[in-house]
Amino acid sequence: MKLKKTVRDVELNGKRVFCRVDFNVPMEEGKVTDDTRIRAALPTIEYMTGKGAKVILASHLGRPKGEVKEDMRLTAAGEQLSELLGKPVRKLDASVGEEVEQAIASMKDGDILLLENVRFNPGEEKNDAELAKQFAELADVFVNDAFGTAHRAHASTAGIAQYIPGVLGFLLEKELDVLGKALSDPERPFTAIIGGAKVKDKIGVIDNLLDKVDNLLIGGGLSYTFTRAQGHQTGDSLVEEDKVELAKSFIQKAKEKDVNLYLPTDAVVANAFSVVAETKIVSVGEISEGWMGLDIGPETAERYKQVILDSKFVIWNGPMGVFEMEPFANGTKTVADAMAETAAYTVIGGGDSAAAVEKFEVADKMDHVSTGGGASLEFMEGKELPGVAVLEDRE
Ligand SMILES: Nc1ncnc2c1ncn2[C@@H]1O[C@H](COP(=O)(O)OP(=O)(O)O)[C@@H](O)[C@H]1O
Ligand SMILES: O=C(OP(=O)(O)O)[C@H](O)COP(=O)(O)O
Repeated sequence: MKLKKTVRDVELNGKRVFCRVDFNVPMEEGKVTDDTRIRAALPTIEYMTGKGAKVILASHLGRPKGEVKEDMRLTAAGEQLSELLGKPVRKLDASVGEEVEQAIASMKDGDILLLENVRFNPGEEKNDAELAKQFAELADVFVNDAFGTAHRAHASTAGIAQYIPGVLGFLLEKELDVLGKALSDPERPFTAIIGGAKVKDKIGVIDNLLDKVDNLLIGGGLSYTFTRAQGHQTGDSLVEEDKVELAKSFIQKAKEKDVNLYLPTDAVVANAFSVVAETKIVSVGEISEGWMGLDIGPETAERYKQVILDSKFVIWNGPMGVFEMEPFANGTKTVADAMAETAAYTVIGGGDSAAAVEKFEVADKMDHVSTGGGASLEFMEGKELPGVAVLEDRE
């Protein structure tokens, strides 16, 4: 892969910089519950303001699908940023248009402005050329520091670089460096743990992982598509019906490749997606109608713990259950504690997984907490991420 220019390589004094960050942070009742991703963007922001740039920050939050969603505004993220920086950050209610142009025209060198959620624009996820051009017209330089979104070819992550020069921010540079080094020759046994709820996004990555790892542990919402592939019923659990065949093929591929594929053998099930739901522990073959699996069971958690302790390199993406709710947190906590205890080199990827290790107070015991989940998985596949590919090459 070619080396890319960074924010160090461009003139910033007096320049307007469109800086794509990933402030897609976990939120509850309008408050940021984990600010890891905001803190991770600070070095680039502070460097640019220190050099006299006018810093225009852009991010998405959630998946509003091209519409304005009140609960997906970036207002709280902006307030959190302002507090962390100890200086004001002006937050706008749009990301393109007259209000934005006027606000930028009145910026002074060293000022910071945060645009509204870019995914409120229907063109963002389509990488619409018109929207990309509108973003580009706001600035002189594009700095991409959104590692968590670098696997998306969207208007604010990739399209914009067609019109103004794009360079790496420090966070993106560091993520590529650390993950690249760690993955170039991982010590073995090499274990990947995949969970979470973005089943459609993550299931494809498993194909590639099966060519690389010694052990693959599956948990979280993702696991029930596999449970179905094993021929079991799954009640009301999260299942991607059209991926069941794919999951079957992965079970087969793991056998052929001699990869130890670990699937849950028991689950914590609930009669509602609620902290006050009735719960019980059942074997995976016994999830009946009216019940949904919301965590791996204790037997599965113990098995996964042993594999982690016996590994030399572990990458973990996606919680084992709905860890935000106490009754379904045990699986994720057991895995987090095992990750803290193991002598293996440990990498955590993903917004919610990073939030989980923070919650269980083991983040500082990990070798690398990546701000990207899907992005780190796609990077592991050896693909050049679209948000990186568009940036200027070093001479
Ligand atoms: N069994 C499950 N059913 C529904 N949601 C789940 C289940 N297990 C985990 N989750 C949810 O998955 C979310 C995280 O998924 P994802 O975004 O894929 O992870 P990450 O952000 O770490 O990449 C968490 O909010 C968690 O509550
Ligand atoms: O949270 C993110 O990804 P992750 O859950 O894989 O870490 C990124 O902000 C990307 O979000 P997206 O998966 O809606 O494009």
